[in-house]
Amino acid sequence: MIKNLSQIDISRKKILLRVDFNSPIDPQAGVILDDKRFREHLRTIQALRDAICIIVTHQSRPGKKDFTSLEAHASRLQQLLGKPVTFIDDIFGHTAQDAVRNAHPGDVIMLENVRFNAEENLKLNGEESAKTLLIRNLSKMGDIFVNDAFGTAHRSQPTIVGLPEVMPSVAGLLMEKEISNLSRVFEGAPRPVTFILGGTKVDDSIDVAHHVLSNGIADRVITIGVVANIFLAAQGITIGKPSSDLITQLGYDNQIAIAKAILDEFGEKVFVPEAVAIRKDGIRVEIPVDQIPADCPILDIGGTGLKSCLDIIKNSKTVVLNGPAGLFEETDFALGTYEIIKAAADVQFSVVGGGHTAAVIEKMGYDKRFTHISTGGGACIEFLTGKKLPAIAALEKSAAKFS
Ligand SMILES: Nc1ncnc2c1ncn2[C@@H]1O[C@H](COP(=O)(O)OP(=O)(O)O)[C@@H](O)[C@H]1O
Ligand SMILES: O=C(OP(=O)(O)O)[C@H](O)COP(=O)(O)O
Repeated sequence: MIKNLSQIDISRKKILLRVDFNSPIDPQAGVILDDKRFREHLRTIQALRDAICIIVTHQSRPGKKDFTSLEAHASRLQQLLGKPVTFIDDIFGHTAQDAVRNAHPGDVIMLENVRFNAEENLKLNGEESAKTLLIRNLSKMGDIFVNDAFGTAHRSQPTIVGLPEVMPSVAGLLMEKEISNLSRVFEGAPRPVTFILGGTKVDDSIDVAHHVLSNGIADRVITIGVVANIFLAAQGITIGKPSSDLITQLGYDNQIAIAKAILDEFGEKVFVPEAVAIRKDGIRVEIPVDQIPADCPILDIGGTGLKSCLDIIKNSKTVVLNGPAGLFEETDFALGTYEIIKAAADVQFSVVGGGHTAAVIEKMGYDKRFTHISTGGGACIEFLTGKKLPAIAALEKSAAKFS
């Protein structure tokens, strides 16, 4: 069992708070383009108002264009929180240590991008992480570790698994909410339960499909997006060269045989569209799947395929939606994604994962109509495959160790 904030006394303590503020940004202008993750972490930061709150977080990864300092993140947080947030351009050196030493309860400090420290980018287990300079120094700066970074919960990296190894640690309010809503999908969700798997992360989606069908968690799995193209290919349908090339380019050729095995085992429980929308002579054309031309890309679910898919969703009491139905960035191919979102929003218990899917829902103004929109992309989908996430395992171990 992991511990939560209500089980510890945080008053006047120094709290190391790991959040995931990794967000779409314009690195040149230093502008954060989407602050959903900031808004989702606010409750935890506010709950720490009687403590010294030392925020540890990251932006992007080494080598990427948006791997930047966190100055803009600190000012966005300050704006949303309505109180000062002190940005420290240091992680555990003298400047950071002095800032913490001079802080008072109620103060919020944000340390520099923790991935600027090379050790944070290593994949290490808890014991190995505990030996890093990063964890040995960072852990001395706080009394308690609070992990609220659900979006990074699938990474076995030092701040995620090393801090709980050496410090009494609890889950923050967002981490707790994510775990509780996503766990409900596995146990106690109203039936029928339908998983709608789309987008481009084919290997993860296929893992999820297998897990939820073989454990009786889902009654139906609907495939859309590139995931559907894999299942169409697995049915022996000619999906055309552009869509086959995309599968090869993404490195998913080997997934076709795995999809075939799932179809053989679970048959009708797996919904594969019977019609798609392709781009032909520059425009959207809807077509049955046995008539896909060799030179046109499949870019959305279409016609009768969409109708059958919406019928299944309307008859469900739980839906889990992860990944869009097509190239929604182009108006011509956004129909399937938009219609599926509208239908899913009316289902009694509705859970969404995936950054693109969440962003479309927010843009449509539908976010309040879903039960839970996860802040995790990779973390959410990995949770749904039934694996124990490293962050959760580390919090459990810490709870047992420091009880
Ligand atoms: N049939 C398709 N062909 C090409 N791209 C697609 C198709 N279906 C979906 N996509 C693309 O998938 C991307 C999102 O996939 P993914 O990253 O897996 O979603 P999420 O972030 O919601 O998990 C979008 O950019 C969308 O254009
Ligand atoms: O945004 C994140 O993951 P996501 O893009 O899968 O949601 C997390 O911050 C983890 O980042 P990473 O995939 O660079 O380890």
